Amino acid sequence: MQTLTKTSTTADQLPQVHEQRNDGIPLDLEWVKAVQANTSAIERRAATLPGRRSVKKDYQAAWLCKAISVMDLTTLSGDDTQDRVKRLCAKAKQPVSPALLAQLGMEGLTTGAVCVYHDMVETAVKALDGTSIPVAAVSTGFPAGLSPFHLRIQEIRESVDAGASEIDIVISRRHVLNGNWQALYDEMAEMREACGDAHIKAILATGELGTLRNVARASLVCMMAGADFIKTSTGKETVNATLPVTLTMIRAIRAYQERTGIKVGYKPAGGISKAKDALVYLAMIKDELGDRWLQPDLFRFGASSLLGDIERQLEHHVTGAYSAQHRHPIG
Ligand SMILES: O=C[C@H](O)COP(=O)(O)O
Repeated sequence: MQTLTKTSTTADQLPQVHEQRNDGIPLDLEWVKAVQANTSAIERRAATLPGRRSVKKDYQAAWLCKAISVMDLTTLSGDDTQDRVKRLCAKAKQPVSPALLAQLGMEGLTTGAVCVYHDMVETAVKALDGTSIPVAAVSTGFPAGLSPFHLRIQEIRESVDAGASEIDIVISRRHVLNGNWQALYDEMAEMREACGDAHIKAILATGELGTLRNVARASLVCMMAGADFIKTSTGKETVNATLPVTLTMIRAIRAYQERTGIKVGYKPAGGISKAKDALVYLAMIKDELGDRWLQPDLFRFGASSLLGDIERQLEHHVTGAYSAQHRHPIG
């Protein structure tokens, strides 16, 4: 695996690039059925990744700032309130204390987006007014995605009308488990259409798909149907983002790009709460897909508690001391 050295995330150089959207391609069942996943090889490779030193110490702070810049700062709880969402948005605008950012030369750093339930979209949009931080909504009956289909489509439309510019949808796991790729493709294509100009992230809920081969095939079908991003998990499954799943999904992204020329984004989400894990993910993306995928239009972390740990590590980098966890209540 590569060692992370320099990264281009600096306050005045925050990336503004935007990839052309994935308009999708017709469902190619031959291709889907030909996709395999060598589970033991993938697991063996994934197991070697965390043990390696993925980032040189001198560059660690810069890479942690990069992780913040590609983070969908998330709250997805049944007890979410407008006040909690406003505090989350304040944190997205100022993820780390101004003094610390000044010392790191990272003034102006923000998170990549804020991610909330549909009901909280309006509050988040208002709270982020005047910034370029997008609001992502988990729509389509998140997290199970088992509400009537027309209501899931309606929820997407309402989230977009409320100001969400990114929609995280959940797929119907049963279509994957039944091998009904046509149904998955049709569902995904219809959801993308309902998004209009809003970008769509397809949550596969990989912990419920049974096999890595299913993960690879579902990734491909969602890309064929026009997903702008494929995302691992809702954060509510028993097993959420893992390194083997990540390898499987990013290799599907690479295969799709090689065959069609189209770049699709990747969002690992669920259970990523440690700065050192974030660095492993970034190194893996750099290794398998290259630097272009380290920009917020092609990579996001979905995380509700990762920011707190990154903040602590940055503080340690600057002051040599760790602050208490309770000093980082949100994120
Ligand atoms: O989409 C984001 C996930 O729900 C966040 O999961 P987490 O709370 O385990 O970080």
